[in-house]
Amino acid sequence: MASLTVKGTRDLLRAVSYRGVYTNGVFSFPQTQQLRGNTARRSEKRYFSNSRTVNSADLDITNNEKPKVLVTGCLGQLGMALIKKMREKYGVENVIGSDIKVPTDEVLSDGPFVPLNVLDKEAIENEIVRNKVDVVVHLSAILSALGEKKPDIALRVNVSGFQNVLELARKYNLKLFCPSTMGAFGPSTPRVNTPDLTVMRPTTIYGITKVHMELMGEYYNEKYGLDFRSLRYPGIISADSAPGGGTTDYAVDIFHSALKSNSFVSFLNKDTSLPMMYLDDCIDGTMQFIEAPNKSLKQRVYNIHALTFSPQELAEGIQEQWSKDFKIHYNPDYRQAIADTWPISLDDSIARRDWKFDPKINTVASLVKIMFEKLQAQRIASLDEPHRVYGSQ
Ligand SMILES: NC(=O)C1=CN([C@@H]2O[C@H](COP(=O)(O)OP(=O)(O)OC[C@H]3O[C@@H](n4cnc5c(N)ncnc54)[C@H](O)[C@@H]3O)[C@@H](O)[C@H]2O)C=CC1
Ligand SMILES: CC(=O)[C@H](N)C(=O)O
Repeated sequence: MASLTVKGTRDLLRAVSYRGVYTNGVFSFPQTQQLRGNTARRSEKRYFSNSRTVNSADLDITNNEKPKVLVTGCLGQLGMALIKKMREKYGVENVIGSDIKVPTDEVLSDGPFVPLNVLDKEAIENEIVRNKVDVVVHLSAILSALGEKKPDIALRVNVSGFQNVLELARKYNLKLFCPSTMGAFGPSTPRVNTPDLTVMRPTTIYGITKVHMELMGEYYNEKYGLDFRSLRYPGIISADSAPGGGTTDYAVDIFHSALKSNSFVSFLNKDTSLPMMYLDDCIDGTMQFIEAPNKSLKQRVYNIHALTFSPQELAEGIQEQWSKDFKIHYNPDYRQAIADTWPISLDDSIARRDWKFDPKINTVASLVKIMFEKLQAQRIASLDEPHRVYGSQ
């Protein structure tokens, strides 16, 4: 391996073309520099001859020392928290973050990062082979609101990007986790206490791509024995990372707005009740699920749920704990039509039974309390900070 000390974004971009791994200020890359075409195929052989035999179905993460994990879309709302938690548990060097976005210097100094566009299958394959990856956590996606604005990109990233990862997980017999969403349900689904198995006819491009993802994962599990796992998340509320283009984003934005101006304009109507979850519960549940022994799982896709509230109920919680003068106004936009097709609550009793899912933040009061504690401690930067990308998609 050769190495290059990376001092700033220019160096990083130069290093990107070498497809190396960045860690602790040094970008390491193979002498051959470009593992494309035939070289990738040779690497595939090396993967099997030099490394331990990996069989995703037998990979017991709980007892297995340290799995090698590749996380796509790691710079998003969930990825930032998930790689932190995984690195604490599996070791910094064993969790490789990747994204199409350019990371901050702080992210780069936290652990290995490789720039990856999930539409570039060869590049993903090279990283899997070179890093001897055991588990892929595929978070790259275009969420519901952005998806309705850019359906062509949502289709490419959520369908073609997922297909690339799925096919590589099959080829190298990896464990694959990819989140689904309550947005995989649609207007003809029973909306209260929506069960795991029910009508799934979503009317957003995001929902359609997620149903595709779930069914393809189940198909690969059935046909090839791939250890595919997925959770249908509700809206995720976080203090330390910003959401990226979803319909539930209001429930994060409202806290920042309360701190800044003691008021908020909601893009959803006051009585639009949706399932939600605090980020830490989502991350803990996800780790628990990824680590659960195969024999405990009765299905590959599970609902998870923590609490339901409407914008009005959340605003009342903020008035009670933050400021009785907090003002909320309602100015619903195109996202209202998306929210109107989604469930009000999810039945996650099977997740609780099979792998003991047990979220801790279950009330608006406890959510509001923890959000303000965190936000005040962290003085989180603006939600609107623009991100640069490495290429087009
Ligand atoms: N945050 C939430 O409330 C929920 C999230 N989910 C799912 O969880 C997963 C992660 O979601 P978030 O972190 O919230 O999303 P996000 O939008 O915050 O992050 C997605 C990441 O994917 C990256 N990305 C986009 N196009 C890419 C490409 N071509 N190649 C590589 N990376 C690309 C983005 O740069 C971004 O960092 C997604 O699959 C999403 O559908 C599901 C339900 C709720
Ligand atoms: C529920 C989700 O999948 C996401 N937060 C979105 O609003 O798109």
